[in-house]
Amino acid sequence: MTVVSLRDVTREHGQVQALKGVSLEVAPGELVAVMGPSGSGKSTLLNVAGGLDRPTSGTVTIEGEDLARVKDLAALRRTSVGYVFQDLNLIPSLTAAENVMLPRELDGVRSATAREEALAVLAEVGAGEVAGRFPEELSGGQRQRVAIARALVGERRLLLADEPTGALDTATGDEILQLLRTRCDAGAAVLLVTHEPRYAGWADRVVYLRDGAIVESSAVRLESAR
Ligand SMILES: Nc1ncnc2c1ncn2[C@@H]1O[C@H](COP(=O)(O)OP(=O)(O)OP(=O)(O)O)[C@@H](O)[C@H]1O
Repeated sequence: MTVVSLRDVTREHGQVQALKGVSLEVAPGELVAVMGPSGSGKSTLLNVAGGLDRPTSGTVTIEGEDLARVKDLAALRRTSVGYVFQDLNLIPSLTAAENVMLPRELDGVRSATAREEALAVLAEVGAGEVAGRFPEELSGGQRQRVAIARALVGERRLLLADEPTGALDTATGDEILQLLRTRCDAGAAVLLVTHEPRYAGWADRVVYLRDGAIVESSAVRLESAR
C-alpha cells in the first residue's frame, strides 16, 4: 500500500493556483525529492500531503485514509506523520527531550514512556548528549537533529521534510540526509523538499514542480552520492 497518495490535487489561494492537478504516490521505503523554482508549490505540496493544508479539489490519502473523511486529523497527523520544517518550530521553554516527548504525550503516552522513547530517538540521531538543554543552548545542527528526532518519535510512517538541511554545512547536511535515508530504508515514506541537487542524490525519485504542476519525474538513486 502507498503511504501517501495525492490524486488530481489543486490548491488555490485566491487568484493564485499554488497546485494545479498534482498526482503523486509515495511507497514505504521510498524517498522522493521535490525540486523546483521558488513559488512553484513545493511547500504547499508538502503541507497538503501531510494534512496541514486542505486541497481545493482532489484527494489525499495517508495509509489508505482519505483525509477529507478523517474526523480527528490532528491525531492522525501525530501518529502517522512527522514534519521537519524550515524554521524548526522547537518550543524554546522546553528542553530537547521535552520537545521530542511532546507529540507522544499529546497522544496519551505516559510521561516516563515518552521520555524513554525521546531519549532513544535523540541518541539515534546523535543528539543524546543535549537532551537536557534548551533550544537556544544548541547549535544549528543540534537543533536540526532535535527537530528530526521529534519528527521520528513514535515510528511515524510518513516523513515530510522542507529544506531540512537549511543553512547547515555540507557535512551536517549529509548526516541529516543519512538519518532520513535510514528511516526510509526501515520502511518510512519520505518527501523531501530541497534546492540542492546534492541532497536530491539521496532520493529514489525526483519530482520537479513548475507553476504548481509536476513537469518531470525521474528515478535517481545515485549510489555514488553515498
Ligand atoms: N497562504 C497563502 N496565501 C496566498 N498565496 C500563497 C499562500 N501560500 C502560498 N502561496 C502562493 O502559492 C505559490 C506556491 O507557494 P509555495 O510556498 O508552495 O512555493 P515553494 O515552491 O515552496 O517556494 P519556496 O521555494 O520559495 O519556498 C506561490 O505563488 C505563493 O506565493
